[in-house]
Amino acid sequence: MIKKKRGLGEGLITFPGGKVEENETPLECAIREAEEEVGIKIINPKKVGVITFKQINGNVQVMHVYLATEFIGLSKESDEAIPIWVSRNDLPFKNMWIDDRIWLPLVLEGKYVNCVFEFTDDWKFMISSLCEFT
Ligand SMILES: COc1nc(N)nc2c1ncn2[C@H]1C[C@H](O)[C@@H](COP(=O)(O)OP(=O)(O)OP(=O)(O)O)O1
Repeated sequence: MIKKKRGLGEGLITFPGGKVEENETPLECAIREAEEEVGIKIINPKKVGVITFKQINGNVQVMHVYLATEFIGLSKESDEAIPIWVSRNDLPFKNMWIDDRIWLPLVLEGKYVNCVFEFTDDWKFMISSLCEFT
């Protein structure tokens, strides 16, 4: 995981990630962001879900979630993130995005998740959640 140093979610413990660039697939983006933010090359990331975030103002963002269990390199701090190792049995949910406590345990159980979370415009409160998984 990472402690995010700037931007949306600054100070939260979250995962390497970011916006898909032009002519880039979500998979390529996941690989690039892990390298940029913590300096590791993830191997064979597997898609484990799609999460839609909606805000009251109508803004909609889709997050593609990938899980990698192997990587090359040593994780290191960047301008954007401090890498941290956590135990999957003791996840720091209090310092994570609130939606993580709904979908992350499912992903760690091996499920594919498809969720929709609605937030206030300032991202401070989650108003509704709907999660399907297989
Ligand atoms: C709103 O709730 C969120 N929940 C969760 N679990 N994760 C979120 C939420 N909002 C954003 N994220 C994730 C998605 C990405 O992995 C990161 C980064 O998001 P974002 O693209 O907004 O942040 P930037 O650091 O500005 O991205 P760039 O690297 O493209 O600049 O957080």
